[in-house]
Amino acid sequence: MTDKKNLRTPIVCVMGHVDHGKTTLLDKIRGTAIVRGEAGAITQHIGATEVPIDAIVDKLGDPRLRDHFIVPGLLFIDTPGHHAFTTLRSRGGALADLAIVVVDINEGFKPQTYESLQILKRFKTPFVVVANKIDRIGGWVSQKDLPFAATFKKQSYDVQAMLETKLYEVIGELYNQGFAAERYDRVTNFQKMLGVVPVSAVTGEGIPDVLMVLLGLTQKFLEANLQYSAKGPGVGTVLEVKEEKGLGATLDVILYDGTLKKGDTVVIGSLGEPIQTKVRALLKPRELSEIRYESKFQQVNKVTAAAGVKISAPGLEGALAGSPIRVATEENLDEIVAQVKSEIDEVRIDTGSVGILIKADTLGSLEALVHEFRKDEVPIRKAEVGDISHRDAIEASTVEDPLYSVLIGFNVKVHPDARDFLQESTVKVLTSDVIYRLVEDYQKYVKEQQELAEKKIFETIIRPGKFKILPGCVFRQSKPAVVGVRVLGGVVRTNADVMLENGTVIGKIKGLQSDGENIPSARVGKEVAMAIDGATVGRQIKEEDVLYINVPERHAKVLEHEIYNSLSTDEKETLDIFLMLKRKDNPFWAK
Ligand SMILES: Nc1nc2c(ncn2[C@@H]2O[C@H](COP(=O)(O)OP(=O)(O)OP(=O)(O)O)[C@@H](O)[C@H]2O)c(=O)[nH]1
Repeated sequence: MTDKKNLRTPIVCVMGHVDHGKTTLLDKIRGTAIVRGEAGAITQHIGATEVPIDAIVDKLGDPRLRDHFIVPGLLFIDTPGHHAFTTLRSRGGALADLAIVVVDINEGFKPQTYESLQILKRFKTPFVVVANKIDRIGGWVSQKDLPFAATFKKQSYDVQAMLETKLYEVIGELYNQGFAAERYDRVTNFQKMLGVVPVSAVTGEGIPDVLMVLLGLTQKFLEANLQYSAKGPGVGTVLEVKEEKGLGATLDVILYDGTLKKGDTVVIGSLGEPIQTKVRALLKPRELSEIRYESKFQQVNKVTAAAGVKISAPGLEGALAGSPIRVATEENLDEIVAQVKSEIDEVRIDTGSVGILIKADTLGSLEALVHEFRKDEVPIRKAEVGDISHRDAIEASTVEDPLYSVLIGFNVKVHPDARDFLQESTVKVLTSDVIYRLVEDYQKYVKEQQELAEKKIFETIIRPGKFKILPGCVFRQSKPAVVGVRVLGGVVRTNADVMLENGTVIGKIKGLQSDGENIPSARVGKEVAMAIDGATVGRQIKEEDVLYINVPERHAKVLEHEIYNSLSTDEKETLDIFLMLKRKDNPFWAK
């Protein structure tokens, strides 16, 4: 059996769609534990809440469970959302050991539900699905803060049936997303199946069950991840860089390994060289009973993982949210600095070659974005943390290819001078706070560009002949009709089919004459006599009609080539874009 002392508290993130109840759930988890009194006293961290195992066991109502669980409790990250999840990265993965995905059982899956699932799948993070707001099911009789099983039995048969129906809709959606899932109390093996817990975050029903499933997942999946060394050097992730009155820039940090002490030398990621500084103060939130103090923080001398703490130290401006923080000694300082730098460089991109520009608010979200665009084989010129600056705008505008003259911004602002510049430019700017929406928007943009180019090409190049029957120039009515025409676009040639604008073929060009001479073809601008077989003036065609030449697919290629050489620079450019879009290795073409 594992020595419990060597397992740290697992870190849990709450994810899900807007308004599905993430904040309410977190509040309830906190509130539930506070009410418990001594055994269940929660510890408030910076950016996180720790619920001790005793509080959870007490809620579950069976004290024998206490010896069964191997971790000291659960540490919930206070900021809900997948954004918090991706921000909190540790080297090579997500910092959160576990996650909760909240779904409003009445609304079902929404964009951010899908997004959360994709992120968790990618990071292979164990999670539980909360089917929230069961109290909204018509006729539901609420029982405060009870395990789900206890309240479920008290409902009428109709209500039970309705809940089952809705629950299995959620489970069905999970299957569609590639997750085998089942109501949590029917799951026999959490390694093979995802548990779905019906919950009301408002009344608290089902919350003990959620906590129990999380603890169960810990036992199944995380024993190795949670081994840590209490005496080792502190390793953590910057949750937020915050200005505090009287302290200047401070860092909210989640420590996931080792110990961090006042006076320690720490190395932190920034856009430039890593910051090296000495911890001036470690701050935790004050207990509620101590609000008489002026500051909302109290100082501590050290913290041990897992914990959330605020660090005050000189020179923290420019630290990056989502970047690593590591304790260094005099001996290993250089090594640690190099390590931190390489962690940042792993995510940042600056190739200077053709590709899109990506800006994101944290290192974690940047990493997620880069991953998504790379999956689609979209070339990236630059990927960086920070708002969209004037320099970014200029850089994007230097990319000639419209497909890549694109600025992607995740959770960032556009500086006013950049905005002015962008308004005048052809750079496409896509901003959002949903990663997958940015990828989708970009795909949509690429498609639009392709269609635009294709349309242009079709109109100006591929559809080679467009001509108008000149007034007073009908020389013969039919068999064949002979008319004088002006070529309005491209080329007309003998033996080509003549069609109306809607594509209906009405005849064939039998011959062309210019100054009494037979000619094989005539280019734009020319006025020639044309014999059309199959059409009769007064029936299918009349004076002033604009007609087109139909190009059979097999001729188009030859024609493209032939025409290319006689094109103006503008036309050539359009065609180049078209051909580039059509390239086989263009990942979007096949879609
Ligand atoms: N009836 C009922 N309402 C709930 C429940 N959970 C949340 N709500 C309500 O749903 C609304 C949204 O809840 P939040 O907790 O703010 O949702 P959220 O997911 O944190 O939303 P964002 O932070 O905006 O993403 C609030 O009005 C809550 O009171 C529940 O279990 N039952």
